[in-house]
Amino acid sequence: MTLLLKNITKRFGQFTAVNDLTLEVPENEMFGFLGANGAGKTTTFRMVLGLIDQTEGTITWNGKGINYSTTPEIGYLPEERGLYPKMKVMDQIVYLARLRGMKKQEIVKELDIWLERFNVPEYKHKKIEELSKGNQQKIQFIAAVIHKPKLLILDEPFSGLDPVNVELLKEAVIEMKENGTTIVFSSHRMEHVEELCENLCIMHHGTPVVHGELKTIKRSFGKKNISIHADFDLSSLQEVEGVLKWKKSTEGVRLQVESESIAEKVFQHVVSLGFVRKFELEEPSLHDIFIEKVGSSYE
Ligand SMILES: Nc1ncnc2c1ncn2[C@@H]1O[C@H](COP(=O)(O)OP(=O)(O)OP(=O)(O)O)[C@@H](O)[C@H]1O
Repeated sequence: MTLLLKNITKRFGQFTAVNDLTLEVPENEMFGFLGANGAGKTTTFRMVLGLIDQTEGTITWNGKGINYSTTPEIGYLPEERGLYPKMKVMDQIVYLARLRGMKKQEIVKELDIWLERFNVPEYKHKKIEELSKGNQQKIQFIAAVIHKPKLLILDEPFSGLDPVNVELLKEAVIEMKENGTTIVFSSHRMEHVEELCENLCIMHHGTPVVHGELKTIKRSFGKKNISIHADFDLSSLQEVEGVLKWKKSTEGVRLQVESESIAEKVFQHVVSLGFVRKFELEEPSLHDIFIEKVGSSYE
């Protein structure tokens, strides 16, 4: 049940939105798809779902082509949320889940479980337009997953949700993954991807610039961060060769250094200055990697 994208290119007239993208998302995987605004994420999702055609390349799920409307085992949370404002929550979900091949009785049973889980059972008979934006998003998420898809595509699933609801949604996707669903999601929030994904791809102007296992990507980035807590002036660390970034924190400083050997030099320098309450060498964050690869064009 692998999702395979092979040399995918999408052109809109003269403009290339996706350029020679090759990806493999193994079964039972949560895959992070990142990129600045306009990088080509939604366009790629639409091609994966067969909603638009690629200009070049092939996309297969389990060895076969995908067509969202005729492949019920796929779930999709689109970026532009598509609920009918005047429809009641239950009617909306019943309508959408029937298109995914479910029977009404089963839909209502599952809907009750989801509404309870998302702390909104009272919304079942309310009109969509009466719900807040975040709650509408939870309903749209339910519509994407109620039929227990085998492949789930989530375009910015966490945007617009408060921290409590982000956690509820995260728990739900983790559980689905554990139950065998392959999930691909896009996000601008690096910490979500860091927490949820083993593998990821960062797109930049339609081209994949980073692709692979999160652990390996971090290790091969080379640069490291150091967190130091001390009660004396640490500004002289800026002068140590190989220190790339220096930033004050509440209890000391945070540095980015070129390599682990530079970290040793920093350590020797700092202990010569006085007592250090904390000195910790950290892997770079995905945020650091993203900023370096995608640069100032990221908003
Ligand atoms: N139908 C279309 N016709 C012409 N250009 C398009 C079309 N759809 C998308 N594009 C262009 O393709 C590029 C990629 O858009 P896409 O929506 O895939 O980006 P994205 O990575 O999802 O961005 P965001 O993070 O803002 O949602 C953009 O420059 C966009 O303007």
